[in-house]
Parts: sequence; C-alpha cells; structure tokens
Amino acid sequence: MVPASLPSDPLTRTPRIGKAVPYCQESDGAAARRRREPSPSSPSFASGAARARPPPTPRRLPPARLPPAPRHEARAGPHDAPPRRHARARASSPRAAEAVLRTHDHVFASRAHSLAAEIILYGPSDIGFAPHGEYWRQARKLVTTHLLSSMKVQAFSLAREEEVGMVMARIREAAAVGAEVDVGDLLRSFTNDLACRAVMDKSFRSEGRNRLFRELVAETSPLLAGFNVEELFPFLARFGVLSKMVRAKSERVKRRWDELLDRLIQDHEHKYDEQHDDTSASGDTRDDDFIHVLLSVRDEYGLTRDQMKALLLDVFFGGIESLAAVLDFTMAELMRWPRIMKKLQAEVRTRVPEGQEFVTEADLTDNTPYLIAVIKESLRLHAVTPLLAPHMSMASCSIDGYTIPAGTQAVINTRAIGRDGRFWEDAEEFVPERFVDGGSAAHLNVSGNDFQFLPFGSGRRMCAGINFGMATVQLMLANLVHCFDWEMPEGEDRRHLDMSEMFGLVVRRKEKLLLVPKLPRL
Ligand code: HEM
Repeated sequence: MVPASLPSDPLTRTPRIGKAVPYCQESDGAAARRRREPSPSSPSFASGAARARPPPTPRRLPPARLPPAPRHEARAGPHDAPPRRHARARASSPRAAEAVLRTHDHVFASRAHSLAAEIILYGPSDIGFAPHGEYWRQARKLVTTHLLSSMKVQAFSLAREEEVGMVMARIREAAAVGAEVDVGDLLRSFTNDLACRAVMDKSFRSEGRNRLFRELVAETSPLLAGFNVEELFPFLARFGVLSKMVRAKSERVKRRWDELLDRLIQDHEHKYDEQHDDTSASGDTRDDDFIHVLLSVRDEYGLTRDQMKALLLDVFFGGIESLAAVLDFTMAELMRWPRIMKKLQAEVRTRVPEGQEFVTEADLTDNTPYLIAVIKESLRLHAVTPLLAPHMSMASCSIDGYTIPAGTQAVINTRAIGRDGRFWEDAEEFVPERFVDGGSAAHLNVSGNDFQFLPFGSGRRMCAGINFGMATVQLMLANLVHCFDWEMPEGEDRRHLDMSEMFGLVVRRKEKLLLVPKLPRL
C-alpha cells in the first residue's frame, strides 16, 4: 500500500479558485480512501496466489529539490543493444482497467523504456515518459502546481480568448468570400500557437518561430509514438537495425529542439534577471509564461537546464495534437448530425450577451451542459489516446488469480471500453444526450473515477493537462459554433463524411475536414 509519507497526487489537491472548475477535483479524504481500499467491484486476489507488494518506500519527506532523473532499467546500451522485451497485459473492461489504475495503481505507475524519449527528452526527464520514482513525483508536482494548476489555467484565459479570437478572424475572412476552410489544419495551427504562447508568451510569433515549432512537433511525434518499435519487429531488433535508425533520427531532432529551447531560455533569463528585483519569485499567480515560471522556481527545485527543456517539451507533445484531434473529431460529428449542431448552437448563442462578438470563458461557466455533453460524447466515441500511455508494472502482482510479473506493460483499451455495448446504449452512435441530466451516462465525468469512461486516464499517471485541455476545447468549440454556420463544400454530402482514423502519438481523422463557414443570420 502507499506509505503515508508519500505526497498525495497534487491534481486531487488542486484548490478551486474563482470560477475555474478543476476536472479532477476530489476531497483529500476521498482520495485517501480511494488509495487505501480496493473498490467492491475490483477483482479479488486469487486464493493461494502470492500477494505481491511493491518494494517498501522509506518513510521520509520528499526532498525540496528534484533528484537526478532516473535511468530506465531496460535502456539500450552504448552499442544500441535492443531493450528487454516486456510482457503485455491488456485491459478491455472497466473492471480490468480499475484493477490496473486503481487497485494496483502503485504497481503499474511506471513507463516502459523508449529510446526516442531517452534521447529527445533528456533521460527522459519529462513527466510523460519518465519512469516512476522520486524524480517523476517531484517533477509532476512542480508541473501540476506551477504550470498546469487550475489557477494557472484560469490566469491564462485572456491569452486563450485572444488566440481563439485570431482564429475566428481568419475564418471570417474565408466566410466573407465564400471560401472553404481546412478546419483540421486551422485547429492544429491554433493548438500549436496556444502551446507556444503558454511556453514563451507572445515572443513566439517573431521570426516565424510558431511554424518552426509546428514542423518540429510533426517530425518528433512519430518517433515518440513508436514506444518500443523493437518489440513489434523483434527480428530486426535482434540486429539493432531499428534502434540505430531511431537513434540517428532522434539525435537529429533533439539537436534542433535543443538549440531552439536554449535560445528561448537564454532570452528569458536576461528578461527575468532584469525584472527579478521588482517581482515576487513564486510567479504562479500571474499570467507568466512557462519558461518564466520555471526560471522562478529553478533554485527551489534545483532544476537543471535540460530538465527545464524536457518539462517544456511535454506541453508540446501532450497538448498540441490531442487538443486538435478532439476538436476535429467533434466538428466532424457535428457536421454529420445537424440536429445536434443546431441544438448546441442554440445553447451557446443564448448564453452570449447580444452584440458580443466572441464567446468568453465567463459565458461558459456552469452554464452550458449540452456543450459539455457534446465534448464528453466525442471523447467517448473517439478516444484520441485509445490505449492511454502504456503503464509498466514495477513489481509482480495478482489480478483475478493471474500473477502479473514485474516489467509487464499494461495496455488499457479505453476505445474498446468506450464503445462496448454492454455498458453503453447505442454504443456506436453519437448521442450527447446520454451525458445530460436524466441521460444514462449523466453521472459520468472525465476525472478518472469512472472506469467505463477514461479519456484522460486515471490514477497517478493521469493526464497532467486535463484542466488546460478541457478549458481549451470548450472555448474553441463554443466559438466555432457561435460565430459561424457550417456547410459542406459543394457536391459533398455530410452523411458520407469520412471518419476513418490514423494512429500516431494520438489518433486523428485521416481525411481533411474541409468546410464552408457562413456568417449566421441572427
Ligand atoms: C483533450 C486533450 C487531452 C487528452 C484527451 C489527453 C489525454 C491523456 C492521456 C489519456 C494520458 C495518459 C494517461 C495514462 O497513461 O494513464 C495523458 C497523459 C499526459 N498528458 Fe494529456 N491529454 C490532453 C491534453 C493535454 C494537455 C493540453 C497537456 C499539457 C499542456 C497534457 C499533458 C499530459 C502529460 C504531461 C501526461 C503524462 C502524465 C504522466 O505520465 O504522469 N495533456 N493525457
């Protein structure tokens, strides 16, 4: 069991500030209970099976400074020896997901080694790929407290509104001349610009840096998505062919990231040193960009330059593609279901004061249940991280009478769970009504407590950017449907809109979403 001295997950302790709604809010008592008790529906331990416990953690307070990033046990050696192959366990039911992510969360809280992540993410010294341990715990605490807390997400709302406003202006230009818009491309460029703005404020627009970031993310994501390609092609792995290719490509993109981030951090250091005497060092209550905030806490946490760069990279790889994919799937579904689009437009348009051009976050607070229902339904039907990020066990444990050895990768199939007809009525249909009051799934939320609905995962490794993600998706979607009516390009039928998907770091729609925006006749 989890020792009392471990810091509790900072996400569950995030205070509720102003009107911001943390999506994973849970009382400390409930969180502690959840960790202590297996839930009644979790599988019982098989009689006679050895009851595995994780190695005891010494009882001590966490250090104030980040310890060195740990190395994965199974990392490739200097000669690109292929890593040890991991056994796989698949969880495709809510019960099995709960066994991994709640009952045995403390055992399955690590990640498998990835050569690309080791190179590109400095060790890895980020959060998403770092193995479980004191480094990951402290780094996650830093990020969820100082960069992605609900307070920080709320402080960023003006910037979010400005970025959304710029996209609406671009669509308006297209609407004025009756041109079609590549909605997917527009959304990817929006989420890229938003991530750049969060990381480095408005300076990103100079020298076309946003385009450079976009190119680099596109080049890097397939490498990080590969996880253990060696495991998929063991024959090639034996000769180290894949490792050599992955290493060469990863080192190439790493050099480019490194130069770019170094330059940005240096620029910020100069500004930070100039301002430092006038401002408080904590930095997390103002609308500071992430580099500025990391500089302000670097002494407190003993952050190295490489660790800073790794943590910043998580914003690019956690945020850009997932947000764009969710928005793209949602818009495509709304095009296929005009009744739902109209109902959503009616809800949003009645919430926006007359004469106001764009939807603001204040217009949406606790006020738009159908908007939330549409987003939840999209996350259910189109899981953009359908297998979560694979969790790896750090000790052997017993689930349902089976002994799962240490070093097993648990793959949680949230897509299968989200489309399973045993738990969802009309599972393959897009029916947001199931999530509104009185609907069959009205009680389900995205905070990882309902194991039939896990768009952001659950437990210790749950998405660190859930508040940032949900705030962004809501604001952008509300504006897209408020500011425009949408039509298919001439000659195309909305009923035949292609929903086929392609895999990468996240799953996204394969085909472009070309739509024609019209200014609404209000
Ligand atoms: C709607 C958009 C998003 C979705 C659907 C999503 C989903 C997920 C999922 C399923 C995981 C894996 C959880 C697990 O392994 O159990 C994850 C991890 C993560 N996400 Fe997100 N995410 C989104 C947006 C974001 C954003 C905007 C950020 C940062 C700004 C972010 C940062 C992260 C990080 C750092 C992790 C790794 C957490 C860890 O391993 O401790 N995500 N996300």
